[in-house]
Formats: sequence, structure tokens, C-alpha cells
Amino acid sequence: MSTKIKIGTRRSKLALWQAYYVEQLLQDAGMDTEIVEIDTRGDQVLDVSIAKIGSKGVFTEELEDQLRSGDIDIAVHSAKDMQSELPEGFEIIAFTIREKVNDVVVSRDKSIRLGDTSRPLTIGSSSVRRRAILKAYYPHLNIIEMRGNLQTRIGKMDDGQCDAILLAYAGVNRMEYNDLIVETLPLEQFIPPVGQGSVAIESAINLDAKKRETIRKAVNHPDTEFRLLAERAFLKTLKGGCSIPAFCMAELEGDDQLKVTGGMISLDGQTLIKNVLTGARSDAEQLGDQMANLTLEQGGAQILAAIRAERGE
Ligand SMILES: NCc1[nH]cc(CCC(=O)O)c1CC(=O)O
Repeated sequence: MSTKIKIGTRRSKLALWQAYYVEQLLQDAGMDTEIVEIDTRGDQVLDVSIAKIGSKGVFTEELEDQLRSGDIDIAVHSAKDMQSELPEGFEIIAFTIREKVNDVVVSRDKSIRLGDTSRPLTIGSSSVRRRAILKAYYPHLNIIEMRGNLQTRIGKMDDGQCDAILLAYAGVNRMEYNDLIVETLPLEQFIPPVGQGSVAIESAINLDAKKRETIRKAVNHPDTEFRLLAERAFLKTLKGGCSIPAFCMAELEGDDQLKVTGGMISLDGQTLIKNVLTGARSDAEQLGDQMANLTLEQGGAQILAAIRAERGE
């Protein structure tokens, strides 16, 4: 089989890194590949908060058009950025091995620590989850919303808009800004969002079955997939994407157990819901669903209702 696998990707540096990474895995498995760069609406409106334009599909629609038409075979995304429910006709066929899931503090000033109350610090973050957690644990900080890709945000920091920014380790590592990491945040406080650190492969369900299996075999990391199935089931039951302050992290325990830590935080950081559930790995999706229902019952439903009212949804 010498057919070429056409890999669709956004043009951002992070997206391209992910596309080249997946391309390498496919080539290592003996496949021919081609990268197809595609513009998306989300890349064009950089000055508006994603929470305001609505996160649904802004980075994925154009890629899905080309998956549907067969112009590309697969689309590569940060797993974290993918909606919990894909539009009809699409599926995720693989998750790459997950890297360190922590959030990190990035700054030019090596002496900066979030817990330092001796001087005023301004911290930039694009994530409602990270901003709410900062308010809960570090109320002395001045927190500002900051959008744009990694390079843009670091530029804003260098312009003096903030002293440090909060980012996912995964993106910082991929963009090779590791030397700017001044603090790696503990998972007990900064529980990562669903999917952080893994790359997801999306395809149309009518992709040739043999092609689908070959790609899956070359790219999918089964241990990561179990974790992501639980986490994504959580998000699906919450009917959310990356614009709600929910978090869920599944970890493997022993040969066949899965430990799921998840919950939600109100935007002001005043209400924190957090639970831990353990169950069989084969029940990954039930565990995620159970975690979501527990979260909704314990006050998550009110938090979501308040956010939707504020955003006029
Ligand atoms: N929301 C943007 C985004 N999407 C994926 C990553 C990094 C890679 C990852 O989390 O897997 C980032 C940057 C960040 O959150 O700091």
C-alpha cells in the first residue's frame, strides 16, 4: 500500500509541531505522508476571547470540511482543544502518548513564585480554569486575561503587560521555551483540563477501514487512550469544551485500574468541587460520566448556569 496519508493541520507553530510529530510516527511505520495547511476562523479572530466568540468548532470546522471531502485523511489537534462531541460523521481514531500534564509558570524573571506575597505580581492567562484556580489559591495576585498563541503571549509579557504567564507544560515544551519555566504547578491545585498533553487524530467515519487501522496502529497509545476516554466522557456529560472551568485527570493504577480526579471551580474561585473515583480501566467512560454527574449535583450545575447567563447563552 503506497497511498499517501494526507495530514491536515492549522498553520500555528504549535499545530505544525503536532502535525510533524504525527507525520514522523506514520513515516516510522513505513507510510508516505503529506502535510496540508488549512486556515481556520479561530486563527483569524485573535483579538476576541474564545469564550466570547463561542469555542464550538472555531478551530476545527475548516479541517472537517476537508476530511468530509477526502482532501485530507486525518486532522491533527491538541486533544485538549477538541469538543467533547464531534459533529456527525467524524471520530477520533488515535491519541498520541501523553506528556507531562502540569501547568507551568513562564517568565523572564527566574525569581518569580506565585506564592510570593512580598511584591505585586500580574499574571496572564487565557484559561478560565487557570484564572479561577489562581483566585482560589493565590488571592494576592493581579490576574489578567491574555489570548493568542504562545509566541504572542510571550511577546505581550515582554511588552510589560504582565510579569508571568500560565501555560500548559506540553505547549511550552513543544515550542522549546523550557528555559522560561520558573515553576511547575502541583497537580493537587492545578488539576489539568481534559486531554492536556496528548495529540488527537480525527478522521471522517468513512475513511477507508484499512487506512484507519494502519494509522491507529502507528499513532495510538492505548494507555493514554483509556485516560482520555474517561476525561472526554466527563466533558461530554457536562456538555462542555475548553471554555468552562472544569477539570478532569485520569491516571492508570496497577494493571487495570483508573483513578479519576475531577470537578469544577466557580469563576471567582470561591466554590471548588473536587472528587476522586476509582474503577476498572474498561469502565473508563462510565467513570468519566459518573464524575460529571457528581460534579453537577454538588454545585457544578449552578456554576455552569451562572456562566451561561453571564455570557448570554
Ligand atoms: N488552549 C491552547 C492550547 N491548546 C493546546 C495547548 C498546549 C498543548 C496541550 O495542552 O496539550 C495550548 C496552550 C496552553 O494551554 O498553554
